[in-house]
Amino acid sequence: MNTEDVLNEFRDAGALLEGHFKLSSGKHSSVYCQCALVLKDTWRAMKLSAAFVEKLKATGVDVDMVVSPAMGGVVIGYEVARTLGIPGVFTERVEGQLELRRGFEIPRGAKILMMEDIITTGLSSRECIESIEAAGGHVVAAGCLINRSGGRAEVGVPITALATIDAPIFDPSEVPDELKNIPAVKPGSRGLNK
Ligand SMILES: O=P(O)(O)OC[C@H]1O[C@H](OP(=O)(O)OP(=O)(O)O)[C@H](O)[C@@H]1O
Ligand SMILES: O=C(O)c1cc(=O)[nH]c(=O)[nH]1
Ligand SMILES: [Mg+2]
Repeated sequence: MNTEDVLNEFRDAGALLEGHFKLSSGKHSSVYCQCALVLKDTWRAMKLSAAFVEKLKATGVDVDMVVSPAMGGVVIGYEVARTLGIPGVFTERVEGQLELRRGFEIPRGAKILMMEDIITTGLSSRECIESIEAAGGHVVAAGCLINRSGGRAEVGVPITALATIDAPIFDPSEVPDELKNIPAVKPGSRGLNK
């Protein structure tokens, strides 16, 4: 699948949103990729994961386990792990910090794929990688469905993205007037319980 094929799956699922969004990083954007709406269509989840795994395998990387940050990473992480035939677990926020819970364990030195739905600034990916390393895993690769940083986000390991796009983001103080006129919505869950 090329980038346009991936974006068409998002469009067909009504998941490529336009408006005024406050992102997880605190940045603002006029575009939001709502992965949950794509992945609710189980056939799309299978198709996108299969294409991702093909791309990941082409990099030659070998992984023992997939770890994803909740919420956005859970479904895609599970589906990618299922496609690879390896365990898939997730980290979740406890007082703001990503942690392994529910009895999930990472065997010491296991080679881990950190799997996200979206990478914008890479902040959540870096936090998840830190939590995996703290739990004894060795993160050898990062993956996502859409890297919307234009490929500029850095997470400390190579990133395999099914699609890479360059979707503009703005600091809160630099939001353009046409966006300011639209009330901002925050679809993601970071900070919801604070
Ligand atoms: O690269 P970044 O700048 O970190 O942005 C991308 C992150 O933002 C979203 O998660 P969010 O924190 O909104 O919560 P969610 O996964 O619960 O939707 C998305 O699922 C990624 O985890
Ligand atoms: O940066 C984010 O928070 C973000 C952007 C996006 O397009 N989709 C998403 O789920 N999160
Ligand atoms: Mg997330």
